[in-house]
Amino acid sequence: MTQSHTYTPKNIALVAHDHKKQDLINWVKIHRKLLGRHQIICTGTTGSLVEQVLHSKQQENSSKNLVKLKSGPLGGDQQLGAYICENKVDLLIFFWDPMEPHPHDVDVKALLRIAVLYNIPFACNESSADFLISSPLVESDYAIKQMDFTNYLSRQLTSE
Ligand SMILES: O=C(CO)COP(=O)(O)O
Repeated sequence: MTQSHTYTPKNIALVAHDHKKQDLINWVKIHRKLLGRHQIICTGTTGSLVEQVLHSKQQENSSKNLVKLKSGPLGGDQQLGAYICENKVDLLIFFWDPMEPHPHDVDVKALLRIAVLYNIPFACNESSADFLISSPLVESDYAIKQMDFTNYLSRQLTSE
């Protein structure tokens, strides 16, 4: 039986660096029932792993809503940042690896900056992700307060 809900399902972004992927997969297994009720957006490789958990045969009732972007180092973090700018992300869970340098570290930094700028709730480790996902706000309608960019957009620029 499909569960009825009175809220709009959230767009939940899930991302993990290679050494953190197993941790994320374990976390997704714990929360798969809830995650199955939402739209999931992932960077490429993370998405293929998450898909195996959320859309396995035992999870036939789960929604098939999973978007896979490009792999992180190939632009996936930037694509996700663009999704945030377009208000297509409600929650970001990003298990990033603090012990390894990555060729796309600047992209990771940019993604996290955009998440802050657009006031997106995000978690970068497992306990924060537990706190975030257990919030009753995940399954209620919650309007993310947007920052007012009016002053910035109407700033005076001098031109010669
Ligand atoms: O590198 C990543 C995030 O910065 C994750 O990308 P993948 O999910 O494609 O491995």
